[in-house]
Amino acid sequence: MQKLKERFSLIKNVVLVLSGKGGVGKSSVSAVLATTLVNSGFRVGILDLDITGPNIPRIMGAVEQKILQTEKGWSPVYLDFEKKLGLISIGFLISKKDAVIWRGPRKHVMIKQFLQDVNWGELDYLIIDTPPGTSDEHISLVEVLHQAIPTSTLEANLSKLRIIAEEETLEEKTKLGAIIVTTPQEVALIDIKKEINFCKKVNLEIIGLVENMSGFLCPNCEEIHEIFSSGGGINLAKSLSINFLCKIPIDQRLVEICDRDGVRVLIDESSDKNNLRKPIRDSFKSIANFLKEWSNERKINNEDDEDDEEEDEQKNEKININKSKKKGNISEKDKIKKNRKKMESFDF
Ligand SMILES: Nc1ncnc2c1ncn2[C@@H]1O[C@H](COP(=O)(O)OP(=O)(O)OP(=O)(O)O)[C@@H](O)[C@H]1O
Repeated sequence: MQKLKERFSLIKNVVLVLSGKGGVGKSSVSAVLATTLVNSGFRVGILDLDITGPNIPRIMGAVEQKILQTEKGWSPVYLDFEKKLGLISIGFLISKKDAVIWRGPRKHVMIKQFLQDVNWGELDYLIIDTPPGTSDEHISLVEVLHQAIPTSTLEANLSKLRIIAEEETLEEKTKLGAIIVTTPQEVALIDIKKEINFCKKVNLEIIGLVENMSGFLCPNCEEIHEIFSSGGGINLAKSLSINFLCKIPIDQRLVEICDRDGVRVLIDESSDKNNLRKPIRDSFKSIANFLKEWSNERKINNEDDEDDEEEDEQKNEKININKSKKKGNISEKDKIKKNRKKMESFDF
């Protein structure tokens, strides 16, 4: 557990990329978003946890690469000289046939190992590409992440109270949130609502919704043709009070980059294939800008910790923890067990 916490203390933001259904462009969005953040000067890691279909090595153009085992843990595959973009995929380690026959407990162990044993070093963003829907893998992932990153979970509240009780200063926290990728067709379906429900139930902040394959970008000009119904994503986001990050149109060049050239070309200034079209580039910049704002909110909140109002709150919390100590509160281990049972009992 200590090792897990140490790893994540070096990572500023952890972003899960989720989708209600397969094939909506979750991996493509994760990959291009990562390169957009790298081009803005950030250090980024992509963790591909899609056990049943780990596409990231192929999409990035890194299928032949191997993960190295070092004294400090698994070393990510780096796609640039400056090591600003690291990549770990379950696909580097297992064959597709093996992945499909894995049962729940084995997947849980593997997910925990991936979160604990990869030596990312310092990262601005860790982008986690997850399997479609809400499965056992998601529960395992969120559970381990909540242990690694004390945020707003029960355990987090406990550790926060403990820190205050011991009169230590609060450290800057790693931010944890999720981006949900959908398509105009999927918006009306129940899957995406299940995904949103999942996030709420497991205490995972929803950073926002991306509507992918929304309209068709003309190959000859930069006009976007609305070939399907559109606007569903914005309306859904509004009705559920979540942020709408952007629409990404269908674009032939994006398919070529994801399926043929490899997204790594987008961080290679010297490549003549580094030519994402402007409307697509703008969509990804919108997501990246939103992420930057979201990340900064944490810093403001932490600065706020020093405010008088927050001090009052801390005093109240101290009083509460003393009260609960007197009442003979159940142990932290029991709380974690209880929390896990709660997560497993959700009907997603
Ligand atoms: N905006 C887009 N325009 C054109 N093609 C796209 C777009 N987004 C994704 N695609 C294509 O759609 C296909 C599926 O994308 P991707 O593999 O990213 O989906 P996914 O949701 O991760 O799928 P899976 O459920 O298998 O993990 C790929 O061929 C990709 O190139």
